[in-house]
Amino acid sequence: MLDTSLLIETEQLSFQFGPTPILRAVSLQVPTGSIYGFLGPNGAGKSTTLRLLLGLLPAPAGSVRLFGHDLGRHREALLRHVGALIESPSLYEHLSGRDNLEATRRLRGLPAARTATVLALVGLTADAHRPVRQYSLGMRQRLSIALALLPDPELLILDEPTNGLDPNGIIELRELLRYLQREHGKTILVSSHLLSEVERVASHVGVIRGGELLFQGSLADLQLHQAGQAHIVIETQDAAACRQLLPAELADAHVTSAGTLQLPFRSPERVAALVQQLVAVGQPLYQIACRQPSLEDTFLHLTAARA
Ligand SMILES: Nc1ncnc2c1ncn2[C@@H]1O[C@H](COP(=O)(O)OP(=O)(O)OP(=O)(O)O)[C@@H](O)[C@H]1O
Repeated sequence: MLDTSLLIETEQLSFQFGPTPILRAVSLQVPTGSIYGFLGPNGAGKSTTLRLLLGLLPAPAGSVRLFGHDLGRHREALLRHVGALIESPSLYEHLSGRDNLEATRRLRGLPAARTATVLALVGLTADAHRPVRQYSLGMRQRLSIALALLPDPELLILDEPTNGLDPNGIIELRELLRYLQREHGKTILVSSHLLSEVERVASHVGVIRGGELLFQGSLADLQLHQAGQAHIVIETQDAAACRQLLPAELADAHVTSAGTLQLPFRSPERVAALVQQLVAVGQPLYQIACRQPSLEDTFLHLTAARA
């Protein structure tokens, strides 16, 4: 069934380079209007997936739908609505930022006004006259995004756009993506190997490792997944003795050191009951804490799970 709320939808996308499987049945779902963070360690298959979405690799097994239509059948028409930054585009170093854009704009027969529009969008108007060789890496990235924005695409696909940027450049890029989504209604698929780079800007995330999609959902879903991993840590005198005295209550507890027990957090009521029971059997409680893994921990846990 056609789901128009999804701007990108792949079904069981598989791909191999020669005999080596690179992607295994990846079913990506990128909602219209989202910023989708596509996360995974180096070699996970992110670039390969993005290339397949752009028809840059031979037809894979499985299907790719963009804007609800099959990419294989309507490639040219669909890609007119997509702007992509897959590898750093070759910029003409001796030309100004504006002239770099003009060269591409003319080649593609786009309206003259687009150049000034995209320069303003990426915040390069004031530097438009300077030769690109004087640009910082962050400015080059923004110019590259301006090139991708020239045809006013509804979908932007950016492969690791923060690579090599300094913290300031990363913040600028994040703000640009947010602005493009909020004010211009773009859907943005952005890949990264660092959760921290996308978690503040993404509404949705997909986590890939070894060519398999391990998690996909809204950032809120990931946070929920994270909440499910909270645990409590109890510092006492003799952890093993506690387990023996309360075998049912501490059935899912691990003795992590002579005086430490760790168990999954279920509810505040359970914590309160446990405290009472430990005291009732005469065990001293030195400390009790609830530990919530960070989103980064959750991401690392996910991506390390099948190492
Ligand atoms: N042209 C190719 N021929 C053979 N294997 C390839 C080719 N391109 C990529 N691969 C392999 O495919 C796997 C996935 O690579 P891909 O570039 O998609 O990963 P990635 O998640 O984008 O990682 P990175 O962040 O390092 O680019 C890797 O094991 C890589 O070695």
